[in-house]
Amino acid sequence: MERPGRLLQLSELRVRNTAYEVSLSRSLLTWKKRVSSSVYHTFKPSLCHSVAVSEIISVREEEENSSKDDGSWRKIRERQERDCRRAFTVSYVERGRNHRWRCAEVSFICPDASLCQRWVHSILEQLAALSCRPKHLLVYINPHGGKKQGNRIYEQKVAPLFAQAGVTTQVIVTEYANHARDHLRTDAELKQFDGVVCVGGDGMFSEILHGLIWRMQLDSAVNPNSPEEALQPCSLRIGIIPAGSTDCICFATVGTNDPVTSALHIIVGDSQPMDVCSVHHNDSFLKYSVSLLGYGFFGDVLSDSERKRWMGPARYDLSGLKMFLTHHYYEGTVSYLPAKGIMGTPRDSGRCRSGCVVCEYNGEAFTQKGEKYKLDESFDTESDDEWRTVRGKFLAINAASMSCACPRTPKGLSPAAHLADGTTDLILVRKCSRFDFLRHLIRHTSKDDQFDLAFVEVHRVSRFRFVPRQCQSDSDLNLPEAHKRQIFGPLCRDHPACGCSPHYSSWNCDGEVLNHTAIDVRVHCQLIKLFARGIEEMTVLEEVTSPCAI
Ligand SMILES: CCCCCCCCCCCCC/C=C/[C@@H](O)[C@H](COP(=O)(O)O)NC(C)=O
Ligand SMILES: Nc1ncnc2c1ncn2[C@@H]1O[C@H](COP(=O)(O)OP(=O)(O)O)[C@@H](O)[C@H]1O
Ligand SMILES: [Ca+2]
Repeated sequence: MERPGRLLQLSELRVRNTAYEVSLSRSLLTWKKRVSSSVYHTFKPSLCHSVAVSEIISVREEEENSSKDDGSWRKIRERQERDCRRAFTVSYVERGRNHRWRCAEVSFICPDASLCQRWVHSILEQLAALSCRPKHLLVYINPHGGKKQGNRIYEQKVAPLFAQAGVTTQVIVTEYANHARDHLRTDAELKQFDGVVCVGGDGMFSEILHGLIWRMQLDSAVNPNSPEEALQPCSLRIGIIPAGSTDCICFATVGTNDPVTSALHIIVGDSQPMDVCSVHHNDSFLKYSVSLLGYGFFGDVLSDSERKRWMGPARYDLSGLKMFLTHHYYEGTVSYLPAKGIMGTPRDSGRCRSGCVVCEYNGEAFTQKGEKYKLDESFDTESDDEWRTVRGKFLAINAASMSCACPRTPKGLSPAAHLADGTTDLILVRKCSRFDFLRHLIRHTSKDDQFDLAFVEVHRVSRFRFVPRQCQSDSDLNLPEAHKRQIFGPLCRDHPACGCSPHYSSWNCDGEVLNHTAIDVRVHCQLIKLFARGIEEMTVLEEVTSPCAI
């Protein structure tokens, strides 16, 4: 944490009826209880509190009560009003359990009105100097996500905090799927905003992601179709207010799915860079992904659950059970380019946390690689002999660009994956017995290593391709709709007893079904930024929150 530095204000003020020595520096607001006894040369820790200026939400002078009462009550009221006028209240971030943040308040009573105003002015001046804080936000609400609480969550829990912090908004409640994506792509006047807020689940986040990245490429004349093209990073940060079913992107970047915590991360102007995978098919762009690209098990769970949307988040449990029992495997070829010159492996015990050094190191390595590539056209980062190929029958092929931690699996699909290291963890689960697959699945929820099984392999990669077996000759699966329905849907439902597997699964791309199975995926290091800071370690927690040690 920054050292307190030069004091901007130092006064003796009261908190309720107790005298405190209150000080303000550029980085800290501190209040210490006055202890007159000569025994204490220092303040007892429990009597000293401090809050980082960067975590102050707002400061306000207490409002006067315009009372029309008279008689004996009048005097009392006048006295109260005088006190009020001399008090100011600071709202700040308070850390709770499990990474939850709350807005706490403390009121300081000043001996005179001018001192009170000086304090308020000084704090406001420090807050205004925090250039990372957003002032004007574009908010999209999906009213149908998760348990259909998007509107209520925003109005009751988030809007009042934004108003209190002086953050203004333009709110759009979406009327149909892809409304937010299309609005961002073409209509939104992005220049006036400091960020975009998404109220919904992973699917809704995906809309915002697509709208913003697409717009950015159009504005900077980059061809988004070619996987070889380096994409233009997005300048606007994205905030996620969780109101969906899985909310894995919020959980993995904040540590909890809680609307108030997310709103506070937005207000304080946090910034978390994030990798984005672009998914292509034969040189045409399909989709972007930041969390999970899953073929086989997770693809099937998603496509099955789409028909059960009416059930809300529970649809995933039912479809999960059904797909586990169905036990389909799929044949195909996976080729991948192992990530080179990076720090970290998918089997590390270390985790991606706030201020992650692995992300910082790899982020810089990728930036330098990009520049080197530009300077020297012949610089070959991806020569053919570096590609590796795995052929076989798979129950699941998952690419996790981040841990994909969510309440269903708090450690995630790839616990050691990083948010911003320019790589994705490619997890191959080969055909095995139902019992073994269950062992693998259950390990997602326990301390045991889900990769430590003979039929599972995991590789940290910067690119990968998949081709299902049936179309390996022409490496194309752009089938007419009727044909596709025949392949994807009814095959085995029509022959429940035949025991055969359908030839194709579909890809689950951050909770959206992809309509191609043969894909080419490239990771773009730190292409976007979120209003988040990664999951905080407990040690950071102890340092930042009061009480303070002197
Ligand atoms: C028997 C024990 C089983 C434990 C299995 C653990 C698997 C946990 C599944 C985690 C999935 C994390 C990846 C997140 C995917 C989301 O993008 C997607 C869509 O989420 P949304 O509905 O938009 O919030 N959700 C699913 C389940 O595919
Ligand atoms: N107004 C709307 N009506 C119907 N669907 C919408 C609307 N707005 C967004 N969507 C779509 O709803 C889907 C699911 O939204 P999401 O917020 O991720 O909830 P969930 O987590 O429950 O899937 C997304 O694919 C999104 O494109
Ligand atoms: Ca990553």
